[in-house]
Amino acid sequence: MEKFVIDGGRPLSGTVRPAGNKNGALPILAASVLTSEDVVVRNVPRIRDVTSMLNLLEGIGVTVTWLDEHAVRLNASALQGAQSLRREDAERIRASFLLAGPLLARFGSCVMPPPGGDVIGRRRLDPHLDAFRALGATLEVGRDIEMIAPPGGLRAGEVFMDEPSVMGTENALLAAALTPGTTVIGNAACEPHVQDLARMLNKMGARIDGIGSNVMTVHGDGELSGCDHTIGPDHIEIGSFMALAGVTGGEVRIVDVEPEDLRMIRLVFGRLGLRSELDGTAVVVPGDQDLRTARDIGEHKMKVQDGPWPAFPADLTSIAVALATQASGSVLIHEWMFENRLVFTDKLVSMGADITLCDPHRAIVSGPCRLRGERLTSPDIRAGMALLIAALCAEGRSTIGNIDQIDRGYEAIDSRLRALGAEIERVPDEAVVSVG
Ligand SMILES: CC(=O)N[C@H]1[C@@H](OP(=O)(O)OP(=O)(O)OC[C@H]2O[C@@H](n3ccc(=O)[nH]c3=O)[C@H](O)[C@@H]2O)O[C@H](CO)[C@@H](O)[C@@H]1O
Ligand SMILES: C=C(OP(=O)(O)O)C(=O)O
Repeated sequence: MEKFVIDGGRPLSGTVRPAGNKNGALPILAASVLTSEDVVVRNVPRIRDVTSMLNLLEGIGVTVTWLDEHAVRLNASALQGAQSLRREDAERIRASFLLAGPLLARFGSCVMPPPGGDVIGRRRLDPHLDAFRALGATLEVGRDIEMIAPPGGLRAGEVFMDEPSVMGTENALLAAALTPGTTVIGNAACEPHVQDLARMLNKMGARIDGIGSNVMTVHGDGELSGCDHTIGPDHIEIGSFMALAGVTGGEVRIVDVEPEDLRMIRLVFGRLGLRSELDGTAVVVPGDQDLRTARDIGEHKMKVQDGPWPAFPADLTSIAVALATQASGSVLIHEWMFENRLVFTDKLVSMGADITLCDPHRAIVSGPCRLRGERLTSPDIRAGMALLIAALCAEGRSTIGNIDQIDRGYEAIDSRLRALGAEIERVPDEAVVSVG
């Protein structure tokens, strides 16, 4: 086990390039199971969740070859018949369940152990299972979930999600792409990573219309080919770097972004007083910001509320809380998707933040507050990043334990932050070091 030791209070400045999207990489790697040809994936983030997904793929017989630091070739030609995943691998990540769609479509059956992932509240699988049923599968739900396609394979049809589930939509796309005929997915999620997966499936020979909307029509093909695909930049990581720049007061230039993916993030952060400018495919956060939360018309308190795309992403609500602690004024943060995501705010309070947790979904953050260094542990990936942001703007030394959670989704975050001027070291837990 390792921890971060951080000496805060220094402005971060410089240029940083975002990694490939974590939540895009996982379904894109899973899509390799749909074909016996080579699939090359580029801009793969070197994060723990990707390692877990690759272990799962190797566990069922996919050959994985690294071509360079961020490019991997996958070949699933050796896979045969019904597949079961190794339980300990599946329980490591939520995205293990993304293998259900490809395995069911290609082999006609699979046995899926319950997936893992962040413990941020109840996480339903119902939309995934409803989609498989709509394509003709029968399911046996016990400790594991056993799925069987009808004789002759899945049947194209109409899938209507009871909520726009991100991974549910991805599983439906993955299954429908290898199912001959036309499948319409209604009330679909359309996050940038869902769009990226759909574009990759088009390269493999499916024809998906409606990418970026909440109705996608999939013209599936019984045989898909290999492809070469580059994962898009991680807008959640970009938002995290933007907040980091804002609270520490330095100028940070984030290059190779997809400006369209940042519209809502820039709008909401802008209402928290964080100015940013687009310069081609770079987003620049100028130094020395005067962070001030806006008021709604009528002098009402501003609210930040997450939602399915293109609303503000749920995965940035913890980061928005950290940013708001440094803005003058007060804001209501409403994270309505997950019950436990805001529970970590007590750790920010212990650092000196003024946060009232109204209920598990809503927190009122008032600022600006001087934060002080504290001993912290990271309960989940985004809370971990929020604590890191707070520690980097706090006075004095902080330690953050359980950093495996941060490593799940942020590639080499300590060395990239050091390159921006942060005083941060990764040390074995319980070691005492001198930083800076
Ligand atoms: C590997 C991966 O891609 N994980 C992401 C994915 O998880 P995941 O695909 O598991 O999340 P879902 O979109 O299925 O749902 C998230 C939660 O919100 C609830 N919900 C969702 C939509 C809705 O309209 N109503 C509603 O109540 C669901 O019941 C669930 O509890 O999407 C989440 C929501 O963007 C992100 O936080 C996760 O980082
Ligand atoms: C909740 C997240 O991840 P996962 O769905 O993989 O647990 C996240 O990326 O913030």
